Amino acid sequence: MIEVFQAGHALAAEAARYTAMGWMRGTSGNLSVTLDHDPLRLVVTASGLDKGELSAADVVVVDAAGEALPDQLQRPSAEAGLHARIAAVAGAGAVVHLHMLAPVIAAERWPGGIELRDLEMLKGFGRAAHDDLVTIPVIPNSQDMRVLGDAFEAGFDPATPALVVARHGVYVWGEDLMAARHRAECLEWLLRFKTETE
Ligand SMILES: CSCCC(=O)C(=O)COP(=O)(O)O
Ligand SMILES: [Zn+2]
Repeated sequence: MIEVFQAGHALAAEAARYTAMGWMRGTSGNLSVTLDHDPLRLVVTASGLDKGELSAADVVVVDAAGEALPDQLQRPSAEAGLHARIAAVAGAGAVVHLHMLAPVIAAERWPGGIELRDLEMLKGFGRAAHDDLVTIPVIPNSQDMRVLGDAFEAGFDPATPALVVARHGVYVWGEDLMAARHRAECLEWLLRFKTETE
C-alpha cells in the first residue's frame, strides 16, 4: 500500500534524525503515524531494530490494541499499544517515543509531575503563552501497555502533549511527525533547563 510505504519512509527519516540527536540509542525508541482514526490504524516502527538504520519497509500496521494486522512481515514495537492509546485518547496524528535523558532525570526528582512555567520555549511545546503553568505527567514504568495506557489516560490533559515514563523515556505527540518533533525538541530543552537550574 503506497500510504504505508510513504509513512514508512517518513518514519525512517525521522528515526535517523532522532538517532543523530542521541535520543534513540541502541535499539531504543519507537515512532508512529496514524493512518486512520476509525477504525484506529497506526503505522509503527518494527521492534528491536537499530532506529538509525530503518528502511521504509521496517514498519508494521497495528490496530487500537497495538496488535499487528494480518500479513505484516515484522513484529511491531513492544510499545505499539501505548502509541495506539495515545492516538485514540489525544487524537494524535503522530507519536514519538524517545529515550532522552533529561525527562527521566526530571521524573526522578519530580515523580508526581514536572512543573514548567515562565519559559519562552513553552510556546514551541504547543502552549499559547510562555507564562502558563504546565505540568508534564509522570507515570511509573511497566512492561504491560494496558497498565501504561490506563495511567496515561487517568492523567491526560489535552493541552499537554507529552508523557514521561519514569526510568524509561518520554512520549510526545502532535498532528504530524514534524509537529511532534518540534515539541519533543522544545521539551528536551525545557527539561534540561529545569534539571540544571533547580
Ligand atoms: C533498549 S530499548 C528497550 C525497549 C524500549 O524501551 C524501546 O523503546 C524500544 O522498543 P521497540 O520494541 O520499539 O524496539
Ligand atoms: Zn522505550
